[in-house]
Amino acid sequence: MSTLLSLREVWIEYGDKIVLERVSLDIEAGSFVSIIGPSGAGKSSLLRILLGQEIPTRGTILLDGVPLTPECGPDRGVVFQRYSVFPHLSVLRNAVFGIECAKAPLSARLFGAARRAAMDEAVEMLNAVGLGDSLHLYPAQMSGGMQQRLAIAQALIKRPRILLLDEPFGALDPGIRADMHGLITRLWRDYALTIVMVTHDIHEAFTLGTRVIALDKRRHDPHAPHRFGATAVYDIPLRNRVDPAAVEKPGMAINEILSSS
Ligand SMILES: Nc1ncnc2c1ncn2[C@@H]1O[C@H](COP(=O)(O)OP(=O)(O)OP(=O)(O)O)[C@@H](O)[C@H]1O
Repeated sequence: MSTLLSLREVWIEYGDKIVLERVSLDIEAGSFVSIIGPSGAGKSSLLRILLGQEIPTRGTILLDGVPLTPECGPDRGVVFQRYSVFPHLSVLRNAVFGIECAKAPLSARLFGAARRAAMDEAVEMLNAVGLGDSLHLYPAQMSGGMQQRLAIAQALIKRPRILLLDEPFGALDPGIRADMHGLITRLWRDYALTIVMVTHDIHEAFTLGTRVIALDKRRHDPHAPHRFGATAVYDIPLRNRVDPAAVEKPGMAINEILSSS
């Protein structure tokens, strides 16, 4: 596999608060990287710089060996924990809107054959996430899991190579979460995606990921908690990835997971 994203000595600082320090990582094309770490370790900040929403204070991020552009390009899609769908648009219109924004950035409207092609594309993607029977529902009429399926469809409709997931299943019930694990695994394979997912759920991290990276501080100054930032303290490649549908042991202890990976 080839390196798709490279982080070189990346630092993120907000004022005098150092959030991340010296993060150097190579992320291979086609990998599924789970990012774990304590609250405040900088996991979401890391995703924001990969998305291009923020630029690192120091260091470089390369995409295909070229410095990342400081805006969110079509090669990257993102799904957040809270549903980011438009409440006043139907499922189909939500998905079509994503294509319209990509293809007609000024007016966000397509007409004629271009609109029909966008509709076909949207229906195909909505079928892929299991919303083919819900095209005309509005978000308020859907469950949390369905709304997250729509958010995933919106992110994938621009056919990104990289999908960034920020606790995408954190607000869902365990049963729905298991369904979503199956869905994201299938989409990762079918669309040849590279996925970077932040999660607080260690079981999810090890079940879905081909690699788990733990962010935490190596150094602490009790008198100045923001003096040192977090970095990648563990970087665990997982050769034997588990089929999410086959996993029935939520809440496994980390040492059990580590010894079984
Ligand atoms: N724009 C900002 N300005 C100042 N501080 C910020 C900003 N964004 C994030 N921070 C701080 O950076 C630190 C890391 O935040 P971040 O959200 O990346 O952590 P996290 O690991 O994702 O946390 P959680 O697991 O609780 O979501 C926190 O202390 C947060 O308050």
